[in-house]
Amino acid sequence: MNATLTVAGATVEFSGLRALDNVSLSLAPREIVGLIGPNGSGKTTLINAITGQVPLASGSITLGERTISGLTPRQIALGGISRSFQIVRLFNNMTVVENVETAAIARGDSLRDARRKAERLIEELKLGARAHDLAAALNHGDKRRVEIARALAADPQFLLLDEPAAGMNDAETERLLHALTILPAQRGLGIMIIDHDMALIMRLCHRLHVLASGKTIAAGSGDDVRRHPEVIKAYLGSAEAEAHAAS
Ligand SMILES: Nc1ncnc2c1ncn2[C@@H]1O[C@H](COP(=O)(O)OP(=O)(O)OP(=O)(O)O)[C@@H](O)[C@H]1O
Repeated sequence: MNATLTVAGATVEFSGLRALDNVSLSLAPREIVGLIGPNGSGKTTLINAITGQVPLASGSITLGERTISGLTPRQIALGGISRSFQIVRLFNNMTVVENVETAAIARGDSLRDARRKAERLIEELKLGARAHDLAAALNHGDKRRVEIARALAADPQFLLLDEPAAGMNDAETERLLHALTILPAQRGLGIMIIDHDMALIMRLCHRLHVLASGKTIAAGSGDDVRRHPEVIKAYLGSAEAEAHAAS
């Protein structure tokens, strides 16, 4: 399938606070889009809105011709959108293979198919040596990759990653970068990624979308966005931005 994920004029409010304000963006199959912005700018809220965890006050989200805003998180997940969370969520007392297998079973795979799929994903994400270790025994980088394997077990068309490199050392980030780089072509997958590691974002993403105070302030290539005055201002504060512009 070659549907595009489209967010049109999405607005989310939390008791009067406008966490997302009329945000529009699209994500095509095989595309990697970086969602960046200062703390509290609405990035996680946008992922939560796409996956049905928070409702829209206005706007719409569509996957191809199908409107998905208003559906339950489970319906949206079964419809082809998987996510990871800022805090790793694994079953610590299960092995790596069991963690991935349960995600496939939750999607509706038979036990046999789920085991096969889990073994394949674990190999793809270079976790083969840890397949039968308990999740609790893994290092942080491996845990993050198991989480991505779990998200992929649902056979998504789109994968939304919330700070997958948080807390990783350089070697772990490099392995993550390698794993994510090959997924779009291999699986026809579109990826949206939030991360504060700008080096990772710049190397990985085809396009960037920048939020500040819930609004889109810039969108485009890494180079375009990096030079955008609003982006410099949002990240550095206005006084530093003026000094930066003058230098
Ligand atoms: N469930 C909620 N209830 C009330 N306010 C919320 C809720 N979720 C988010 N917010 C508020 O909405 C705003 C946007 O938060 P969000 O977590 O989307 O930002 P973010 O860009 O992902 O931040 P960070 O980079 O720190 O993770 C913040 O002011 C936050 O406090």
